[in-house]
Amino acid sequence: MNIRIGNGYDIHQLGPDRPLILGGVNIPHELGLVGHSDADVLTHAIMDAMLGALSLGDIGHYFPPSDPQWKGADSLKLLHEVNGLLLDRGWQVVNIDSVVVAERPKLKPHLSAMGDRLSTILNLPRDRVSIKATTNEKLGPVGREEAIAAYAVTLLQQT
Ligand SMILES: Nc1ccn([C@@H]2O[C@H](COP(=O)(O)O)[C@@H](O)[C@H]2O)c(=O)n1
Ligand SMILES: C[C@@]1(CO)OP(=O)(O)OP(=O)(O)OC[C@H]1O
Repeated sequence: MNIRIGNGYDIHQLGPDRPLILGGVNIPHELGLVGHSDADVLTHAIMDAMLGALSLGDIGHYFPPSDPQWKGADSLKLLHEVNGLLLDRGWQVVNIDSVVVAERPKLKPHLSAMGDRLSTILNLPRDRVSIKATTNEKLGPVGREEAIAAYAVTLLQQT
């Protein structure tokens, strides 16, 4: 078998005095995501999908939130490392599909820049990285603007 599929999910709380970084893009908003790293929930979901495809665990295993080394970490750098783990094992990403669930702000104007950044880090053709946005129809913590969540699916192939 020379293809594998993986899925990832993450959610981070919204809070004051934090940047809102999604897919490596800094998005103007009165609230940002709270976390040990930069809390880039989209990039975290994508990394977990990549690791999951090879049964390699999750990002917390490689970058423990208890380790000060990862405090404020740029999640794009972590993504580069995770991609390296795959490449070292003889696997590469074929494509990624993802969705960010956020009540606000409007993400549509920023989706293209997110895809540009992620595809560049992963050295993928731009059309292999899909990012979508949806609201949670005002339901639950995401709907109350207490959090933003993200889901990702990826396909890997052997190099
Ligand atoms: N934070 C968001 C959420 C959604 N969008 C875009 O709005 C459209 C409608 O979203 P629904 O949740 O009402 O289905 C959808 O096409 C999203 O692209 C957005 O830009 N930012
Ligand atoms: C990214 C890491 C890095 O310590 O921390 P957080 O930003 O807290 O993110 P989370 O998805 O809760 O946990 C994964 C961690 O690896």
